[in-house]
Amino acid sequence: MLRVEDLTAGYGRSRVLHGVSLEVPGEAVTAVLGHNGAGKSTLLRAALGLIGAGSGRVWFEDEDVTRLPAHQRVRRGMAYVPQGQQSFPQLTALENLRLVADGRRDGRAALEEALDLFPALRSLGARRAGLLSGGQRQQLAIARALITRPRLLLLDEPTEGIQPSVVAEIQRTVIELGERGLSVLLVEQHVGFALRAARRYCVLEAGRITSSGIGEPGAEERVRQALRV
Ligand SMILES: Nc1ncnc2c1ncn2[C@@H]1O[C@H](COP(=O)(O)OP(=O)(O)OP(=O)(O)O)[C@@H](O)[C@H]1O
Repeated sequence: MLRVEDLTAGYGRSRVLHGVSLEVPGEAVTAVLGHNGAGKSTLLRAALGLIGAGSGRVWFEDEDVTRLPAHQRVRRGMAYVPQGQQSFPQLTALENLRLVADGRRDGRAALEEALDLFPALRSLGARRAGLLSGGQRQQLAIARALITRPRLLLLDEPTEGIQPSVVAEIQRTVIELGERGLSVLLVEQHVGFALRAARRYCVLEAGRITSSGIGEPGAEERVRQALRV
């Protein structure tokens, strides 16, 4: 689905990723774990093409997309939910969703499916996005991305800074998306959740992948040792 080969990337002269190689299989969640500043968000941005690759390659569904700009990767089926649950705060939740759905051939059906996944958004549809809680905004952001019917969802710390009651709901949804066969590259700090959701995981430290394996309960201890947490 997505293959990253020996990728270096960064900002200006500062290199953040030092030769990262990663395989994201189709129809499953792959988790990237790591400490703050390890380069996890940078990896997602480079996979999408928001920042360029210094060297190395990015393949998406057997196509070399290394030099393609982000919007062309989106057209090929990638969707990205960055940290911070961005939406248009002055528009209602439903308007935010319609903005994506309108003009798409199957937009209406995709919008309904997204609302089925996050029933809370139905009752909040008329509320301005800026007045939603962080957790509700995160659900809105994921719903918006899903309306594009992506083949690969890049999800950056969906539970960060969100009240515990909603965290469980978002975690359930991510697990469900994986079970439904969506390919997800999930950046996450909650080791337990990431390993429950993911078929494969890797640990990123200072821009390098230092361990990887199969997401299973037994892996938690190994990952915690790798992360020294
Ligand atoms: N836009 C930017 N310009 C310059 N440096 C940046 C930029 N974004 C991130 N960095 C730097 O790149 C490094 C990796 O940041 P990144 O956000 O990828 O880490 P992360 O693993 O996602 O961390 P976190 O878990 O805190 O989000 C950090 O040293 C950070 O300061």
